[in-house]
Amino acid sequence: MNYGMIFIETLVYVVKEGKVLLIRKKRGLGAGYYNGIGGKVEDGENVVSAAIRECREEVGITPRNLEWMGLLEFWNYEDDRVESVHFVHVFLARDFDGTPRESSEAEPIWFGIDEIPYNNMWEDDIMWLPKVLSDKRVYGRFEFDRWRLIKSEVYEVIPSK
Ligand SMILES: Nc1[nH]c(=O)nc2c1ncn2[C@H]1C[C@H](O)[C@@H](COP(=O)(O)OP(=O)(O)OP(=O)(O)O)O1
Repeated sequence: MNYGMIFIETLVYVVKEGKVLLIRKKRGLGAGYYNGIGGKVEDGENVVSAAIRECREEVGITPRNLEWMGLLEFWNYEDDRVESVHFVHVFLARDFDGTPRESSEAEPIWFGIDEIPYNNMWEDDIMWLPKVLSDKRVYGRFEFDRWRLIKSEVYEVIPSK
């Protein structure tokens, strides 16, 4: 396994007035799915600045006070070989500046917390996103075979005193 297969990524869920802002991704991995806002951390960036940059690029908003809500690992296999590994830092934002707008990458849509379209999202989301949206921190590890979910583990992270 070499460095080229390992990606550090971000996902931001903006929650306001009982609704969550999702994007319908227009291109790349997961195109057509609804997801949080995010992408890859670039060289010279830290995870929080990458999360903020992705919100600006994808939907034109700047989140305030990102709360770190957990870490997800996505291991994708092809014929028993690791194709890529994604370490994804998940954040909640309860406020933001700007007005969500569509971009070439994403269409922003607000959903009621009880109306999240899990059937049109990554298969793992239903296993951890409800916990995050009820303010629990999570660690999850998921294995995929050609991006079809084959194994999952999800834990709630209890803060140490
Ligand atoms: N199984 C999964 N469940 C989930 O909820 N989000 C996933 C996921 N697998 C990947 N993602 C998210 C994490 C991250 O925010 C995003 C990465 O997508 P991309 O590789 O398209 O990143 P970028 O938008 O940075 O693409 P580039 O513009 O090519 O850099 O997809």
